[in-house]
Amino acid sequence: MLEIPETRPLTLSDVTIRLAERTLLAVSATVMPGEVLTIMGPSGSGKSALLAFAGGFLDPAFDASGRLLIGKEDLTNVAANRRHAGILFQDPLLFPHLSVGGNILFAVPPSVRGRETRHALAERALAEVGLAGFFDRDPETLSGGQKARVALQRVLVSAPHFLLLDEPFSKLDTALRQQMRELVFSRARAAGLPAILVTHDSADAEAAGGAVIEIGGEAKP
Ligand SMILES: Nc1ncnc2c1ncn2[C@@H]1O[C@H](COP(=O)(O)OP(=O)(O)OP(=O)(O)O)[C@@H](O)[C@H]1O
Repeated sequence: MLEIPETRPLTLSDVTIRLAERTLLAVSATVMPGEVLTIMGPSGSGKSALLAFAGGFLDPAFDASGRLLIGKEDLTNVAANRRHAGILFQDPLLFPHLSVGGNILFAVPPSVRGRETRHALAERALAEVGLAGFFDRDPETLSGGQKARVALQRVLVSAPHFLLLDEPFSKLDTALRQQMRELVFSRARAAGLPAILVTHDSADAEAAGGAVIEIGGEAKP
């Protein structure tokens, strides 16, 4: 198993996001380690903006207030690259100029020392998701499901403190979608990572098993 050191709750405290004077959303929630908070709502309601706020890369066109905490640590004004957020988008966004293994190695923290140790960690990460032997492959030669698994492992080897999932299953077909949901949520649970999931699909929310916030609506237990 990969070493994931942090297991602290993630808190959105009175987070309000506005665009051109209009309030898009206002959210307060605490996500416990291993839990998934699902955010649903119509297109344009600000779901991706909320994840961008949490990741520290909200476009300056938006006006945000409120706080983001991991445990007691206030991340609100911490730079994106120091938040230890693990982010998955719709697209796996693998680096095309690196091999599959190179994509994983890229994310292994510098604190993991030694070429062989780093290499072994990347090999193990691939094997964990059924991709043993894929290290030297060009990412372009992988299927959509294989790319999605590489993207997940690239996030997990980076030892994130929390996960931000922006419709990560929406480009997969039904069977793969089911598999990836199980994989992502079980890995998040095993690692004790709090996660925020944005989706349009209520089956994703059901599989996530945690609280659901409908933007503009009430939180459901
Ligand atoms: N950089 C930007 N500058 C100005 N407006 C933006 C910018 N990015 C997004 N918007 C607008 O902000 C609103 C919220 O966008 P956001 O992408 O967060 O919505 P969403 O709920 O994630 O939508 P979808 O479900 O379609 O992905 C939308 O009206 C969008 O057009």
